[in-house]
Amino acid sequence: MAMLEVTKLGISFGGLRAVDELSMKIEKGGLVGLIGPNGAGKTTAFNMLTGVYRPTDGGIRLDGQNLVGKKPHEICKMGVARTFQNIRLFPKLTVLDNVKVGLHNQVGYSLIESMLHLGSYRKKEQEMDRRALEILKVFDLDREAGNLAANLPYGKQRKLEIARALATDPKLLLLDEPAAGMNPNETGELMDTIRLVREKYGVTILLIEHDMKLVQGICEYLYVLNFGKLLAEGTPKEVLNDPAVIKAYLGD
Ligand SMILES: Nc1ncnc2c1ncn2[C@@H]1O[C@H](COP(=O)(O)OP(=O)(O)OP(=O)(O)O)[C@@H](O)[C@H]1O
Repeated sequence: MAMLEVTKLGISFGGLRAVDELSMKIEKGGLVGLIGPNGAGKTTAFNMLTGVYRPTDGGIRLDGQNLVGKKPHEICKMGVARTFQNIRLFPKLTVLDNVKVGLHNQVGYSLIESMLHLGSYRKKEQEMDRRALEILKVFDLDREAGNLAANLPYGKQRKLEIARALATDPKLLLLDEPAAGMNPNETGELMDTIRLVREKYGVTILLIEHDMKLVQGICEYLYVLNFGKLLAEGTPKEVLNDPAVIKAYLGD
């Protein structure tokens, strides 16, 4: 059974069919790309996978469990985490606290414990600090732990977003244009980090990306959307040499 199974997924906004009959299968530990021209429906697909939009039709299963109709926080608890096209960190929190926000999904404590600063609260706080630092290390951000997120350079903010998503301990990590706005050096580093994250945490990754160097460099399999429909799928080599895909990107 595939880790993620999307079957004939579709959504309409009024008269616009933003995604239509999208089917995808991703095996556990896979690193897969969702690509396509602007407005093809990629982010809308992510919004359906995370419960932000309810599909008009079709199915989504994670490890056999139905996700359609579930709320975003329920889907997060079931093991799906995401990052966004535009950075959405807590700029006035430290780098460490941004990751701890993600950890609260698992290691939370009760209001009473935190108000009374009970021993159990302090223990859990220490445990969260330790785990947050461990994650930051993977992203080479541990030395920035005490800095405000807002003061990090752009490339590091993007990495921190992935670190925060990872802190929720996902089975499936959805990355929406992780390399957007990065220079080639930062993109190269990001590629290494994404590979490392997959290896170290065994997480399954689906990413939207326009940077073909990144897509070719790290994805094993690609799905191509065009006008909401699946135009092609296959290995990066197959897909990026497909005349229909080239035409969709370059136009007639
Ligand atoms: N809430 C909404 N209401 C109406 N139309 C929407 C809504 N969300 C998305 N759309 C439309 O759905 C289509 C697909 O948009 P989407 O953002 O998913 O594309 P995309 O492939 O992620 O594009 P890009 O690569 O530019 O980010 C677009 O025509 C968009 O205007």
